[in-house]
Amino acid sequence: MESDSDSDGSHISATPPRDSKRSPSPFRQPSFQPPPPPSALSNLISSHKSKPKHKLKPSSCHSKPQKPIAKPTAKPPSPKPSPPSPCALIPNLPFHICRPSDQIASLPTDGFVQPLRAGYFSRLASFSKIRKSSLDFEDDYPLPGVEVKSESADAEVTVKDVKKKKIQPPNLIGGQMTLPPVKLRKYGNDSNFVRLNLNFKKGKFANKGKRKNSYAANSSRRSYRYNKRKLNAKSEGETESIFEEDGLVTEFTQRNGKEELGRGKLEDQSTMEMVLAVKEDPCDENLGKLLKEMYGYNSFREGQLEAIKMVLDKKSVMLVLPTGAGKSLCYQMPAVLLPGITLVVSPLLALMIDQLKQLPPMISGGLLSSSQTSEEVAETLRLTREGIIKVLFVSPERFLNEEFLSIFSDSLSISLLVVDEAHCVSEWSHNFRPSYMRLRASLLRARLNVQCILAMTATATTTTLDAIMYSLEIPSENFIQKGQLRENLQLSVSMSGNRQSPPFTDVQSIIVYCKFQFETDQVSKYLCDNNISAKSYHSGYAAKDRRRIQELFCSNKIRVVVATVAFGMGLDKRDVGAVIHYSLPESLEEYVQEIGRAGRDGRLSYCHLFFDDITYFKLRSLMYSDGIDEYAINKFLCQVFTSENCHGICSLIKESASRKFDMKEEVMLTVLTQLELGEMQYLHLHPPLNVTCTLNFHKTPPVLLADRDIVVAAILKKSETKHGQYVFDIPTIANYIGVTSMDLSNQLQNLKLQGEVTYEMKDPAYSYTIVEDPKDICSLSSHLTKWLSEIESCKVRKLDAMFDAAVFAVNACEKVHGCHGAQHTPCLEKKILNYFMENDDGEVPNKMCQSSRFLRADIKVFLQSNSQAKFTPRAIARILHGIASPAYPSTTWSKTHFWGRYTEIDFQVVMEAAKAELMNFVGKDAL
Ligand SMILES: Nc1ncnc2c1ncn2[C@@H]1O[C@H](COP(=O)(O)OP(=O)(O)OP(=O)(O)O)[C@@H](O)[C@H]1O
Repeated sequence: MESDSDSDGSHISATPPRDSKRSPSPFRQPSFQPPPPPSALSNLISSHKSKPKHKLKPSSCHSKPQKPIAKPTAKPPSPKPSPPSPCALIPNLPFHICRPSDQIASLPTDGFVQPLRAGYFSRLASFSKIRKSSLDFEDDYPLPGVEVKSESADAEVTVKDVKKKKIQPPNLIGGQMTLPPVKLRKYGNDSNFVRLNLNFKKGKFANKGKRKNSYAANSSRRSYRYNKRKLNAKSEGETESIFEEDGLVTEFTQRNGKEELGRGKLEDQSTMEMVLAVKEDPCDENLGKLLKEMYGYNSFREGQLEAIKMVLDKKSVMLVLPTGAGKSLCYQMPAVLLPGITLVVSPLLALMIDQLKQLPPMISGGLLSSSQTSEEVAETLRLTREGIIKVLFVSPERFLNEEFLSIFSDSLSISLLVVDEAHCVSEWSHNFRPSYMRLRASLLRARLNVQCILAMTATATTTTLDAIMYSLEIPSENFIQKGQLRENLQLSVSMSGNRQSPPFTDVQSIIVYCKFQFETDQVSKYLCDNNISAKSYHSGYAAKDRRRIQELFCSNKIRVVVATVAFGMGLDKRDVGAVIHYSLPESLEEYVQEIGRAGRDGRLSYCHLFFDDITYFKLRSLMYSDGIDEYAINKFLCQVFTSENCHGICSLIKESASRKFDMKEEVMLTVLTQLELGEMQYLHLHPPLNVTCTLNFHKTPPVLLADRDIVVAAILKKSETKHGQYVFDIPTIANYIGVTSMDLSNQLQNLKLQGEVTYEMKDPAYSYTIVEDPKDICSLSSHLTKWLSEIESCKVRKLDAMFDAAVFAVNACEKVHGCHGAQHTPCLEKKILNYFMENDDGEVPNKMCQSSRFLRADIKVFLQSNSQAKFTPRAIARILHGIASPAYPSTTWSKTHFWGRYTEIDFQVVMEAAKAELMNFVGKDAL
């Protein structure tokens, strides 16, 4: 299948050879913008003169020791010379972030924060103006201005003004401009004894003292049962993080059962009384009192009270609130008031952990994850069954697990099912998760008797919302939406290399989002080399390392996290002052989610977006990496429905099937899930399993053992022997003796415990039973292909809409919307709101070239020089777009001269050209 790409005939191609670093296009226009060099960021994020308390590992950060944070002075420091850029493309970039005093002095007298929008930003003006007008506006942000007596005096006035006028200063760190901490209720005792022990550090909790994690602060008074096996295996110093790559250790307190829970609650008499009062009369006043009692907050935020009341009224709700607007509270409060458990479905383990940490002390919570050991899962299920866990976090995949589903009954009912990040339900969202299809209301009702669903998201278009509400059967009158953007975010955009951006102020905590993992490493190294404490973060790191980086960031031990999209969901660090997009996000939804990490404390925060054509083309190519041809789907379906093991449990080994059908594993799962949950149920998916078992007998001779054990008898009959080992596949044996794969695994485990056998499992596979054979595989293939291709087009349109918004901000908005310099808050906001309001099936302008006169000739040469390999038009288009696929891996194909050569031409156009050339090459009949 694969060819030796070293002899791909590059030397006779129609276009000149590529530059080793960048693929020049025969039609590349001079206006194309390259991605920003890391130097853009060091200009943006000027070095603090601070020494990070935490010593960074030299491997990922080469920063020199830094000096302590300098107190702001009225005098601006003299500008530092720009650090040398490792990439000479653009010597300097847009703006720099300086300390507040620098900002004050470096701001142009008209202030770069111009009146940007009615209400909020429109009232922003220079500090002097605010002072002259005696802070007329209740909700103004004071903007440091030019009338500065001394730094501390100025800061003092600001804080006083803030206190007096209940206004919040911009998100500036380095001066004394932080708000006084919110006074929070202290909990004398902790009834919430079912706890996840997070960040356990030599008997103390890292976040001790923080209200949010007050259970952790109280933890030293509690008795914890630790996972002895894990802790014993570690030295003391190694126990600081209990998050393991392959096993999250869930720690619960040792108090036993309901008796204790009751006692805990009764000790907090006033809370109990308040809960009873709300149960009796859930009026606004009572709910407000409970809010104060539970959280210390004086009032509900927009949308919260409405949502809580509906939920208490057993009405399913679709809740759309901006990031950081307080959606979690809308299920937390009902959880203490409703009789049964609150089940929260979350897409990511990291998100679950963060949400669990954020539960108020009076709510006992737990989570189930595939990375837990079976003992941990059993313990959590026990605590749930006993009613000790009140809020349980699970992933949507958990709904495949029969054991989990079976714990819910009349005596253990689910009062509320929360679908967090509900956009994942819809294939038209930016983040479709096939397993979320399992959350269809009819299924939830039938299997779990769920009566009330709360679906929450911050980012969904009208089309996506319709799909969610349809799927979860949420009536249109139960739709609550309060904006999709917070008002304290100042948005700016510049093309990479454009130096017109305004100066940024000095911001302590910054997230830089990159698209690719290697970029995060490059950028963070560059920042470290320039004395800016930074760490990269991406899914390539082990879970415990990722958790550690997040902790360092949250405790301000590092200033910048340079991350891929993997970072930030559920992150509730309130004082992130800036989010910088080093490269273009894939959709406006992703952009809004990511900028939503900034300014969660309500203070003015900055979001700058760099964009460039090359990244856009690259991302656009990647949008086509999941696509699949009808004939490949057809072949796949044939295998699914006509495999040898079709009567009973069937399995499909992920890796080999992926290569065989040139389909990514996620795409196979999407198709299988659709076959289960689509209009017609063709199959029933089981949890994935390792399908191939290699077994050794140790004690009793196998033949004797077979006499008293039917599993062993079946193994002897149905397995191959290789070097004295018995190799078999689990479904074959399970089907043969008529048990489930799970039963068989348990039986093998028993034999192992008795010392009779040892075994190894390999080959992860999808596992399913067939419910109904499709009558017409061809029409089913055609239907599925159309569905997948619509999903693909939707993703492409989303990227185009993101790019279009950025281009518009830079090129067209100035006169129309009055944006200023690189500040684009009003026009971007308008673009975003329109995007979320409209159906996302319209045409979106794009920057793709229509074709190239070299294209057909190049494909011809490519085919001639790889005549020994088999191609489909899609496979050729992928190679020309530089996209790897299971059957055409980049390790082999990126060596070809044609790899990624035509990213600027629409993928479909390249595919059509490839089809035409293939027909010429192999003859029409062969296609
Ligand atoms: N009524 C309120 N008054 C003051 N602060 C609140 C209120 N409600 C919630 N908060 C705080 O707002 C912060 C953000 O809340 P939360 O994490 O629930 O946001 P979210 O909407 O789920 O955000 P995201 O979508 O980004 O996850 C939390 O620190 C929370 O304690």
